[in-house]
Amino acid sequence: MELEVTHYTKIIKGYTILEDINLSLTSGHIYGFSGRNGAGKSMLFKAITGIILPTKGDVILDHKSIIYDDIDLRIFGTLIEHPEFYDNLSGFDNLMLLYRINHQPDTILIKQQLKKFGLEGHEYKKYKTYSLGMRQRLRLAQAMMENQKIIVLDEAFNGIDKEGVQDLYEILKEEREKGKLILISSHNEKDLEICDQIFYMSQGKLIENQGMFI
Ligand SMILES: Nc1ncnc2c1ncn2[C@@H]1O[C@H](COP(=O)(O)OP(=O)(O)OP(=O)(O)O)[C@@H](O)[C@H]1O
Repeated sequence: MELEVTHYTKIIKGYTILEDINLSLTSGHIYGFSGRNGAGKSMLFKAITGIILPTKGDVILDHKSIIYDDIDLRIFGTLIEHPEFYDNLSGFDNLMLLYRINHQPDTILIKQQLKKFGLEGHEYKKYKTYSLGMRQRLRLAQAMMENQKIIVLDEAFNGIDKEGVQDLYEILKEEREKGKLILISSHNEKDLEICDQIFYMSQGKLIENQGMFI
């Protein structure tokens, strides 16, 4: 798949939040986006996944506009900002509830997903008892549980411990092998060492494009 962002500009109340962004991304790669707080990373991810609409420009997926053409946006597995879960339900029940929106219930898959993201032994504990890192692991598990072709993870590593970061790298490498198109952001460049290409954002602009494909 090819995902192209063309001259994407977003102006909110007179402020230019994204300025003339141009990107060309292909499946089978991991792309990293770095930049300081407020640089526009979350907004760019919202733009790419069709959550916000442009003031100008477009997002094209395999020659079709995700804004103006009829595209099923469930192609994106997303973790953007802090999607929340039901406090009084377990991690397992929260995932199952969301999974059932589009699929037949699949207990084995949900259990496997929780294990993959390091939540084995905590599946049936209420979400409100989860630590910060466990909450983030559940968000990541949810973002990737439907085998989506494009994975978009904003501040993917928030609250995750060292081992968790390594586990997440392995999961993302596997997804890349499967031909997924993966976008991750972090304000910490070190987190992005796994990426094939890193983009830097500043004040709504893509200011630098460093790193080569491996
Ligand atoms: N709903 C909104 N209305 C107006 N401005 C907004 C809105 N949401 C975000 N912004 C502004 O857009 C800019 C980019 O915000 P964004 O959340 O994309 O930054 P970020 O790079 O993800 O930062 P962080 O690392 O802190 O999450 C900021 O200046 C922010 O104040």
